[in-house]
Amino acid sequence: MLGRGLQMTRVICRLMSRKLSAGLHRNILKNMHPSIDIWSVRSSLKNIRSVTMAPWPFSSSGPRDYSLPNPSWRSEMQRLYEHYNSMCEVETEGGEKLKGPWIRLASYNRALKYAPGGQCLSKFLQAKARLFTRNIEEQGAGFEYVVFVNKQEKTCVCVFQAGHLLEGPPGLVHGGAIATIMDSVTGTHAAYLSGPVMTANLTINYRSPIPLGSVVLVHSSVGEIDGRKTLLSCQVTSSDGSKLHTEATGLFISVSVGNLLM
Ligand SMILES: CCCCCCCC/C=C\CCCCCCCC(=O)SCCNC(=O)CCNC(=O)[C@H](O)C(C)(C)COP(=O)(O)OP(=O)(O)OC[C@H]1O[C@@H](n2cnc3c(N)ncnc32)[C@H](O)[C@@H]1OP(=O)(O)O
Repeated sequence: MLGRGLQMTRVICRLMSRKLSAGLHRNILKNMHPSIDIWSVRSSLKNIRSVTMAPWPFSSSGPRDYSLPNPSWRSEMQRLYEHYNSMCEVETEGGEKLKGPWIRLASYNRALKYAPGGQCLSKFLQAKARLFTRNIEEQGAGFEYVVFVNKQEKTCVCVFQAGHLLEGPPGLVHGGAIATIMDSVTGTHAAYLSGPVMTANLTINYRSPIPLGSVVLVHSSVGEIDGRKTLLSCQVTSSDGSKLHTEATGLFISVSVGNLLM
């Protein structure tokens, strides 16, 4: 039994490092023997240092996309969403529709499963797990946000509405919730730029409190990309950009797919 498990492990590792399509990964998992030793799969995957993946390959179909508008969104959230969304597609004078400078990213939970290799990962990570910012089922109660990236300018912006469950000081957003959204936005931006990453360092300065229920912008931009290190800076501002709430720098280290399973 164990021998067959190890043999399967080797097959999976070989196929993943050859960057086979997601469809094939699905077939491998479907045919996997029930007695396969998950831990040996994990430790073998950890040793794959050379899996290369397109940084952010999205599918247009799949489970619920949590970054789309819902009735809990305030008019300011909806307005900013439409502002950036309108720049995801531009129309030429001849009426032809072309890709614009911005790209709206579907929510993580949806994206991971549809990334190359994600079919494999989803078996381990996604059965019950979900990015925790997307775990509050009641719309508007927690983190309502949508992330856009600008490929040319290597910037990223998130429109964020903080719900009542994120309260810290009375009527204000908890500092940990602010750290969470900054980590998620910069982490997403780093992953978009550099592939799978882990946060190594996040240094935050809280400059002015964020009123609970308000809509703010989270901006992320590239400081430096040096080998495995992606350094980003991040600011949370009021929706009109006039007030700085929080600023941070984040260091993200590129990791192999195996590290994500640890
Ligand atoms: C098939 C799948 C496709 C996936 C597609 C993805 C889609 C979705 C993507 C994204 C959405 C994400 C949205 C959420 C984001 C949230 C992210 C988090 O919250 S992550 C959890 C919190 N972070 C941890 O738990 C890390 C714990 N730490 C570690 O695991 C390690 O320390 C790690 C990986 C960070 C580095 O370990 P090492 O062994 O790999 O590398 P070493 O050799 O230590 O460091 C490499 C270089 O980085 C520097 N470095 C490392 N840590 C540093 C630090 N804290 N400060 C400064 N420099 C540091 C080192 O000095 C070294 O630099 P020199 O190459 O020598 O120049």
